[in-house]
Amino acid sequence: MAAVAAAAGTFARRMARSGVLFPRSSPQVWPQAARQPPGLLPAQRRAFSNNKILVELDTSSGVATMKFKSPPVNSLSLDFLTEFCISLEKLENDRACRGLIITSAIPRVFSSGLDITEMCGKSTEHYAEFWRAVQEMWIRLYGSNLVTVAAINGSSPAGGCLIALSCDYRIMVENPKYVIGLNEAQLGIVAPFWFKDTFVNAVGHRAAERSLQLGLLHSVPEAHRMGLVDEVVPEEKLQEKAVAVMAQWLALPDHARQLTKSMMRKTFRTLSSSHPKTPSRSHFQRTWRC
Ligand SMILES: CC/C=C\C/C=C\C/C=C\CCC/C=C/C(=O)SCCNC(=O)CCNC(=O)[C@H](O)C(C)(C)COP(=O)(O)OP(=O)(O)OC[C@H]1O[C@@H](n2cnc3c(N)ncnc32)[C@H](O)[C@@H]1OP(=O)(O)O
Repeated sequence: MAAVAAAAGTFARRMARSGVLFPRSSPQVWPQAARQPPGLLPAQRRAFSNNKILVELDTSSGVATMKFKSPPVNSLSLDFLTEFCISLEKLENDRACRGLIITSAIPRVFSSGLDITEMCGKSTEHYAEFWRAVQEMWIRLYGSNLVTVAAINGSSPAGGCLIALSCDYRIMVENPKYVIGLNEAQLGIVAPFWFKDTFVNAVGHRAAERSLQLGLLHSVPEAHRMGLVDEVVPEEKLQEKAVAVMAQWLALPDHARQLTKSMMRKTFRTLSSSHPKTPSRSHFQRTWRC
């Protein structure tokens, strides 16, 4: 009981620190417009924003768009991760929302991965809190009941790639400067097993093994060839394509799709039930030499 209260206190402190703002007049449950036949209602949009993430929900289609807006590179800081989880939970609890498109409002970068400054020179408690937030982000997104589409409009190394991999479908902008992959080995660190499993689930064992051991960041055509991204489009077509893919996935009955997703994503249950050990301060110090 004490542990639950402590966890609730930690979450509340993180929320307060994150500066998350909810619209004052926002009802607990948004209208069920998503279940109306298309065309009967005019498009309705609702938005909520906080410091690092902007969310817009089109209640007529049931599709929300989450835009990362944390300059310079959308790194996954503790505040960012907290805002992400709160935003996702808010959408999941909203009966008007059935699908989520994740993209970036920062030019040329989808997300640069975990915020390296969170992993250096901090207290043991901070490392534990940060690592819990990383796991929570993945558990919530990988296990989400929503249809999730990553619209990847920039480079996406390491933790950024994990966010994309955790979605149901990945569309990336064709640009010779953009790269994506789990490059941890190049940084002298090891991608946690649930990063690895999520990667294997997308590209298969052999491609994942080679890519992980070499810590490769793949060009967009290479990522497409190996199945790391499902589709490649010009920048100006990204949103249109994401909406079209979403419509295809949302055409199915939710319960059948959700149960199928849950059946396919078994790793999710492994981590969420195994209470992994929080890395120690010395582990972080050894890893990052700080
Ligand atoms: C049970 C658990 C058990 C054990 C776990 C134990 C320990 C945990 C240990 C490890 C964790 C493993 C998993 C790790 C995952 C990660 O995500 S690690 C982060 C990896 N990220 C990267 O390697 C990306 C590095 N960045 C880039 O490649 C480029 O910045 C970019 C391609 C994203 C963008 O390029 P540019 O547009 O050219 O921008 P700049 O490079 O000039 O950068 C601008 C600015 O941003 C700062 N920055 C970049 N990335 C990060 C980051 N990840 N975190 C924080 N800050 C970042 C960069 O330093 C620049 O800052 P300034 O110099 O302008 O101050």
